[in-house]
Amino acid sequence: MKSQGSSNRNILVVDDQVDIRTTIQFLLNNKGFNVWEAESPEHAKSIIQTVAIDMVITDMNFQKDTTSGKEGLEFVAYLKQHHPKLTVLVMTAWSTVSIAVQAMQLGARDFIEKPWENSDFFEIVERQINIAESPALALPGNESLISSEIIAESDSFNRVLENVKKVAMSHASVLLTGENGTGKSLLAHYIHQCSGRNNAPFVTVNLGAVPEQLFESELFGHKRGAFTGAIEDRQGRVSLAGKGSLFLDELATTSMANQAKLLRVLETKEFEAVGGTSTEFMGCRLISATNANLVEEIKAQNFREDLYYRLNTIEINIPALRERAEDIVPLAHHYLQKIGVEYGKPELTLSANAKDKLLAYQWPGNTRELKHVIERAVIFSDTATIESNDLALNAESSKQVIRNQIEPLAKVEEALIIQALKQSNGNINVSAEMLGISRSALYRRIEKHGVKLKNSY
Ligand SMILES: Nc1ncnc2c1ncn2[C@@H]1O[C@H](COP(=O)(O)OP(=O)(O)OP(=O)(O)O)[C@@H](O)[C@H]1O
Repeated sequence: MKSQGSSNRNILVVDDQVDIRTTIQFLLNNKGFNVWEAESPEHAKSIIQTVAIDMVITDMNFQKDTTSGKEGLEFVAYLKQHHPKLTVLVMTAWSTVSIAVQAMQLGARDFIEKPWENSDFFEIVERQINIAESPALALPGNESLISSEIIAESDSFNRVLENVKKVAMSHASVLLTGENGTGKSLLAHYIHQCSGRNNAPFVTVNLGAVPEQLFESELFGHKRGAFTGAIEDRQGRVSLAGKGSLFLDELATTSMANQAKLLRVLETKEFEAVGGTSTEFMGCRLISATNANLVEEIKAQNFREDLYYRLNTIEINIPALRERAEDIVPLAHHYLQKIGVEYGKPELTLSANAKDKLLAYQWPGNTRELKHVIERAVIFSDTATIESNDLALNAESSKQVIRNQIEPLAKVEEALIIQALKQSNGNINVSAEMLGISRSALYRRIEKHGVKLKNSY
C-alpha cells in the first residue's frame, strides 16, 4: 500500500502492527515522503522488486510474543546482500537495543527506539536520507585526513576500526574503553568525522579536569550571577556541540551526584543553564571514554548502572599496545617520519636492534608513550639511524619489575609521580608528558596516592 507525499522519495515501513505503520505513514507523509507499507519481510521483498525504494524502516519481530529479533536480522542480511545501496533503519524496544547493534553489524545504518519522540524519529530519517543522497557528507576530506593519521596493522585494532565505522553512522551512544594512551580520544574524533554530524561541532569535555562544583556549569552553561565567580553568561558544552558530537573523556571521574544530573538530562534530552529559566534541547550525540572498568566501579558503587546503560549502547574496547605487537613498529615509523620532518630530520630510520627493543617493551603508557619515546629519540639522534641505545627505554628492567614484583605497583607509580614532579619542578603538564599520561590522569593518581603538590621541589 502506498501513501503519497510531495517528494519523490520512497520509504518502505515494515511492521506487523498496523497502528505503528499508520503513525509512521502520517509522520513521513507530513514531511513529504511517499510511504509504502508491508506487514512482513516477505511482503516487503515483493514491494522492493517493483518499486524504487530509498529507505526501509523495519521492525525486528513479526510473530506474536517473539523478541529474539531473528526475523528482522535475517531480513537486514537479505537487504544487505540483494540491495546493498538501500538505506536500512531498524526499530527496537529500548530493552533490546543489542538487537539493533547486531542489525548495524549486518548493514543497518541506524536504529529507532520504540516508543519514539516524533522529532527524534524524523531527525534520524532525515539524516540518513541526506547521507544517502550526498555520501560526501559522511566522508568529507577530514575523514581521510584523520584516517591517514590512524595506524592499524594488527587484526584486533582493525576490528576496532571496522566497528567504529559501522557505529559512526548511527546516533547510538558509544563508550570507548581502554588503558591510557590507547587512542580513545583519536577514535572519538574519528567517529564524529565518519558520522552524518561531521558538519557540526565536535566538542570535548575532560571530566577529570572539571572541578566537581563546576560540572553543571561546564556542561550546561550558566547565567551571570548564578554563583560567585559567574561574572558573565557562559554557554555550556552541550549547547556548544549543537547537533554535533559531545565527547565525555575520563567519564569515571564524575562524582555520583553529577552522574545523577547527567543521567536526568540524557533521559529527558532537556537542560537548563545554571541560574537560567529557559529549557534547551540536547541535540548532540554522546561519545564517552574511560580507562576504568565500569562494571567494577558499579559493583563498588562508584558508578551508576543506569547511566552506564545510557552511555554504552555500543561499547568498544581498544586493546593495549602490548596486546597488538604488529602495530608497534608501524606506529614507530609513522612518528619517526612525522616528527622527523618537524625537526628537520626526515630521513631517520630504526635499526633492527631498536625495533627489537620496541617490541620487547611493555608500553604501560601505550601509543602516547611510544610517541614520546620516538620524539625523544629524534631530538637526541646525531646519526641517520636510531639505535636501541637512543631509545630511552629499558626493556629488561621494565620486564623485571613486572616479573619480580619487587615493589607493589602502586608504590612504584607513586614514586614515579613524585620523581616526575621533582624533575619538572612541580609542573603538571611537563610531568604528565614525562609519564606518558594525560593531565587529568595524573591529577587522579596524585589524589589516589595522596601526593602533596608543592610550589617548589
Ligand atoms: N592507532 C593510532 N595511530 C596513530 N596514532 C595513535 C593511534 N592511537 C593513538 N594514537 C596517538 O597516541 C596519542 C594518545 O592517544 P589518545 O589521546 O587518543 O589516547 P587516550 O586513550 O584518549 O588516552 P587517555 O586515556 O590518557 O585520555 C595521541 O597522540 C594519538 O594521536
